[in-house]
Amino acid sequence: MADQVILLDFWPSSFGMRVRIALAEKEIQYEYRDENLQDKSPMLLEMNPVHKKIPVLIHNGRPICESLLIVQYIDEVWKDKSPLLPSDPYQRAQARFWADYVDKKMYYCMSRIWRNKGEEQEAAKEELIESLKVLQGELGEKPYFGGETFGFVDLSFVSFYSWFYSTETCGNFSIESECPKIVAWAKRCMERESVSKTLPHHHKIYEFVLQLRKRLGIE
Ligand SMILES: N[C@@H](CCC(=O)N[C@@H](CSO)C(=O)NCC(=O)O)C(=O)O
Repeated sequence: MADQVILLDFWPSSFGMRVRIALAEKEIQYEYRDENLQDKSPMLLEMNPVHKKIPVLIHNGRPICESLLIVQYIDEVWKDKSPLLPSDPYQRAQARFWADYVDKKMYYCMSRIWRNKGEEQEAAKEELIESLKVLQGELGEKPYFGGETFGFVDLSFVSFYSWFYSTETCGNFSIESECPKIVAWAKRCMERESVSKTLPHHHKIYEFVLQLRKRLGIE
């Protein structure tokens, strides 16, 4: 019997984009369901009762939650194409470390930039730039975080590239000026169809952010 794969997601979510990129890298057919997070579907509440968040991958009726765990599940189940994690245990641990670092920093800093103004925004901006410089240092002269090939850390981080424009515009700064190698790396990742067909245009994300700021009363 063919696998039944359903993805509960939300189109601007960087966490959801990670899973979409992984599914595209593995050329897995799946049903995409976009959630209204202001009115969550019974299926989302049933499949992720603990966090009630997207993304959730439902594979033959069984839910897997948390984007980085979903991506690792996909890599372990569909082994025959485009390995995402390294095979060496130590290299796997390093890849998980950097994906976790992205998880701890990107959304937390970026959301504080477009949700705030003044000192709070400035503090978030400084922390984001510092984090991007740490990641740029890790990347070094390599084409990808794992070396010569696109992999788990690249996939975990590049989904936030679609939010760079909104972050820079709300925060009135240039990520490229601060971290040119990170932007060059992101553009390199965008040359892959799995990434370019997944990441929404940055102007579409910006329109979403403007609506969010309006809803939050931030002008
Ligand atoms: N650690 C998780 C984060 C998912 C998340 O925040 N999902 C958000 C949408 S994207 O910002 C979400 O589902 N929010 C709904 C809510 O908080 O009620 C992961 O990596 O999958």
